[in-house]
Amino acid sequence: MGSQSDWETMKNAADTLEALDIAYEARIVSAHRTPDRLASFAKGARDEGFKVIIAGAGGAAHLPGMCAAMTPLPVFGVPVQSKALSGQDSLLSIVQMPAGIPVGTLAIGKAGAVNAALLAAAVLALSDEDLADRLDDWREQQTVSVAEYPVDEA
Ligand SMILES: Nc1c(C(=O)O)ncn1[C@@H]1O[C@H](COP(=O)(O)O)[C@@H](O)[C@H]1O
Repeated sequence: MGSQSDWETMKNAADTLEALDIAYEARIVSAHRTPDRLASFAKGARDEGFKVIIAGAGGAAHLPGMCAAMTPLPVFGVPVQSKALSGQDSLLSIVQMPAGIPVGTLAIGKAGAVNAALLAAAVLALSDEDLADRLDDWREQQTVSVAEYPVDEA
């Protein structure tokens, strides 16, 4: 993620990966503020053993695209909700990549962070049957947790 301030949002991705028992690392890397850290992370990620990168950033969110430019790994971008423009800026700066360097862009905020983790899980599950089973279980639990009828909330 681009900043410590993104962690509140991106922790939802981390929690979802943990629920699926997927190993991950959470790092603060910024295309703007720590460009050398970004270059060394993104260029070395595949050799370090990473399989998928989830990049969350807000505002002028160049991190996911710059990360994708420097690694062949799949990159999923999470637009973090910004104060000034409610995340519209984050979304548009992540989603409109030029043809040739893709970033799989998720929804703004918490839902995007959770779904980035689930999408990463689905990619990893293509070559991991145990994970595919865990993902099936996760979805089943989600389904049974949805009540059919609403209740009055206090
Ligand atoms: N969009 C980027 C990048 C980047 O794209 O490299 N680096 C930091 N940021 C974003 O700046 C916002 C405000 O950061 P601060 O709260 O640290 O001022 C964060 O949402 C971060 O993702």
